[in-house]
Amino acid sequence: MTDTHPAVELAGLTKTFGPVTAVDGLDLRIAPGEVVAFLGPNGAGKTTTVDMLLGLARPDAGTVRLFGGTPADAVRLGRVAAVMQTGGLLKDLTVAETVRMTAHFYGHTRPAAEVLERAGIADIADRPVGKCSGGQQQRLRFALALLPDPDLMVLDEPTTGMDVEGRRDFWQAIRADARSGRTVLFATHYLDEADAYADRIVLVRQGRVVADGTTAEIKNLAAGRVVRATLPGADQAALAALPGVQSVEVRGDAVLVHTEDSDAVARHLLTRTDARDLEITSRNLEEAFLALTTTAA
Ligand SMILES: Nc1ncnc2c1ncn2[C@@H]1O[C@H](COP(=O)(O)OP(=O)(O)OP(=O)(O)O)[C@@H](O)[C@H]1O
Repeated sequence: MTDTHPAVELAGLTKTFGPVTAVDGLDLRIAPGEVVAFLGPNGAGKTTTVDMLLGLARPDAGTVRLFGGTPADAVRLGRVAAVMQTGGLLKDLTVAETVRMTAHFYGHTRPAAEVLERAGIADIADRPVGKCSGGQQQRLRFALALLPDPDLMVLDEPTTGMDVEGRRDFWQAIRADARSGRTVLFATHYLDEADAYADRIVLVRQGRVVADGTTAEIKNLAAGRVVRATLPGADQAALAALPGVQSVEVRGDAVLVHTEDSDAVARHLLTRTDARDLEITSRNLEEAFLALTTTAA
């Protein structure tokens, strides 16, 4: 089916739980075929957003559109499927039996052998689920989600609790499958997963999108340097006006200047102010993530 609609369109999405605003006017558009990481710290609102996107929770305000229709339509038509963190597997069935049994619930599915192959678990088809590792069980959940051949696959922190090897194998299966053109949205708080497996990273904090770009663009946010100096009473406005300066932070007597031109900042501090103890460090992706997702951002 050709689509003129975005795969996902969230507009002004809002959800509160008592005094907590879990999702706060969130807007997001995902084109068909994109592999998008929804990245944020604990409590950022990722799961609440995913629940609304799948029609499992009702927004207090705003709208969810999947391929131009409601989440309920998309689920009914088998256009969206999800892999959640836990639940739903019977330990005594084998991997293949689980797939065949689940296929009965759908009217029409891809063949069991094909989804096992795509999920990278064809070789353990006869293994009882209870004997499978956490990573293998997640790949089984992925296989089940592939049965209706969905256009959009949604994964909510699917590798929580897995070891490094399990995570790698799991993502290899997802990534290989995504090459067939499926749209993938995955929530994670692992920066390295977002970096390695997504084309685009949407950073969320306190229920809002705080950065959105290709992984290269998000990495560029981290490309600058931090110039740190001891300078009581620093003139923040003067520093902020220097070329290349992204932000200026004051911590006690110290001033931290995030900049693309550390030479200009260093020159200014040393020639025009009483700054001392000057330090220049590179920002890495981890720092950019923290800068964008902590309240100081
Ligand atoms: N059913 C609920 N009742 C009350 N508060 C809730 C409920 N669900 C979520 N919250 C709160 O809403 C906020 C967002 O939670 P959410 O689970 O969506 O975040 P998250 O980004 O998925 O976090 P994590 O990475 O820890 O799973 C948190 O402050 C959480 O405590």
